[in-house]
Amino acid sequence: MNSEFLDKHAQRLKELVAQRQDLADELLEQKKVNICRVTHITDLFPDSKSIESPLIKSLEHGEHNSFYLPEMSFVKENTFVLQEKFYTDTLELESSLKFLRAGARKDVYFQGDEVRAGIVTCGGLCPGLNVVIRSIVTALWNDYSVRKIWGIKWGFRGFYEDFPNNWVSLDPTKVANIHNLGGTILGSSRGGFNAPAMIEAIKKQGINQLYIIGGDGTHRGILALQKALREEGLQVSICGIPKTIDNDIPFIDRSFGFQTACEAAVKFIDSANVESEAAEYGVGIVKLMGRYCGYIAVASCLASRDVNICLIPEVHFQLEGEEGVYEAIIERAKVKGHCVVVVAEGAEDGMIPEERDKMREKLGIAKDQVKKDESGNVKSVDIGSYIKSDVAKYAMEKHNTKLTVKYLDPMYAIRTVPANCDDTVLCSRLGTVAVHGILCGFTDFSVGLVRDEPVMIPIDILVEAGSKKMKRKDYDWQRLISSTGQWSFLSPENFAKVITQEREEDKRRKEQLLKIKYKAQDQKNGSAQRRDRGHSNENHHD
Ligand SMILES: Nc1ncnc2c1ncn2[C@@H]1O[C@H](COP(=O)(O)OP(=O)(O)O)[C@@H](O)[C@H]1O
Ligand SMILES: O=P(O)(O)OC[C@H]1O[C@](O)(COP(=O)(O)O)[C@@H](O)[C@@H]1O
Ligand SMILES: [Mg+2]
Repeated sequence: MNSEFLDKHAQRLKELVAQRQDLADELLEQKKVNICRVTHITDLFPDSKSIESPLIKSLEHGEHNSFYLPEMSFVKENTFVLQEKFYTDTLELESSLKFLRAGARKDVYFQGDEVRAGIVTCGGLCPGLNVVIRSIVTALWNDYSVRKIWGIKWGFRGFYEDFPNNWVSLDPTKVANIHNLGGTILGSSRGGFNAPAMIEAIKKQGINQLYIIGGDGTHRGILALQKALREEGLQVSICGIPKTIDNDIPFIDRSFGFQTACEAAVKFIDSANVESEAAEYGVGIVKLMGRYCGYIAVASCLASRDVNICLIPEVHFQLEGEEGVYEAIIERAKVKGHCVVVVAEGAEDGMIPEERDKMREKLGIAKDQVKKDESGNVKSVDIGSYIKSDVAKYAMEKHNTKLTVKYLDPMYAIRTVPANCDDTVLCSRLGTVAVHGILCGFTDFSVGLVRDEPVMIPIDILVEAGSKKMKRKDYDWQRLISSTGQWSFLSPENFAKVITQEREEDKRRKEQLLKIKYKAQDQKNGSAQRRDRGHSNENHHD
């Protein structure tokens, strides 16, 4: 290539960059940018004073050699990450939510010796919980010289039950080897949320920073606790670290532990495949977690490539009849000799109403009976074991065919394993940016990766958005049906009915998200975010 061409090209690139900058400045100026503003300690307590980050000091004085933080590693002020991956015009750019980039800042709002930090894990288990705990402890201790760190045992109830025995002191030596363990060294629980009792314990322990690791339920709890703390005027900064193997947390790329859980699930699908291949008219059915959504089921099927039928709560299906799942199982078993089925735990929600009622009647469960756990989550009917016996009966009655059906319910086995490499890296990143966010004065936010960048998402926005659900038109579902070759499992009449229902649900969710966008737009334009004074946004420390 000649140099004239390169010069021209470079010039054009410069112009484009300048145009983009002008556009961004203009949008910021017009406050049209749907910025998800994160509350700052100075919004709540205007007299709060900042100090220089100890990460700068350690660099300048060479005091600490366990980390090295060059100038450009701090996050530049007003750096946002777009939620939408693509946009075609400025309107789309405007309407995309923008999340504040997470990471170390130069201004810090806590002296290490003033900090009293609490860490708690809530809800169901998830691979990587111990890695998150470990990285919060090490970031607090090593980066910010925090020495008072408590782990609160058994979830929300541990704040106040058997007080103060459930508060255990943590330091780097205590967490040094926990990253290789499944579960959580702090234990977890459902239910037990009691804001007044928790606040009493927080006051007694003098806690001013809380790191709460949990899923959708936990985040609703964090929001309630946050409101109660603000009403009392207590200066306690709170951060959530989203956890769930179900991967239904909105906005973020994926929740930690999800990938590990799918990896574990694939091993059970392999077993089902082997069992089904080794029997005449063999059928292997695997039930995977996901009481409200099918992300684990779909991702595991996509990774396995051996699955022929996948059933999830969000995409409707019928079991019986010419177009139904049972005919597909029998046809496949007859033509190819075997069939592998993956069914998400909550797939009852995807059944057409008549078949759902029929199943409940057969299982002796009342039509409207809903069992709930201590947190208020629905306990699913065991649809996997129902299909196991029902399909065998159906095949015999309708086709005089004897299927050999093997049913695997790995349930807890997929979430109790230690985090894999990717999840371990993700967990340590999330734990570290949570600490940077809180130490740099932000509060009432949760951390996650958006477009592979760590961001801070306001808790209220996360809670209002509700849980993420898969849609028929989603890329992953489309990939799944092309990989399994499954058809819609609906008669034309049922298809017409459920499509309307699914579209209405889609519309409702879009409206909900639109409300959030307006809410973000209504917020004042990022005054707290302007307090950051990092200089460059490259290679920031997380
Ligand atoms: N609306 C709510 N308000 C306060 N606390 C809640 C709320 N919903 C759930 N919680 C609490 O959050 C914790 C975890 O919730 P749960 O649904 O079990 O798990 P997850 O956070 O993983 O979804 C439980 O202790 C539960 O009582
Ligand atoms: O039996 P438990 O402990 O209540 O957990 C079962 C549930 O946990 C989940 O993994 C989700 O739990 P979380 O929301 O706590 O992550 C569901 O998919 C599953 O139904
Ligand atoms: Mg949950």
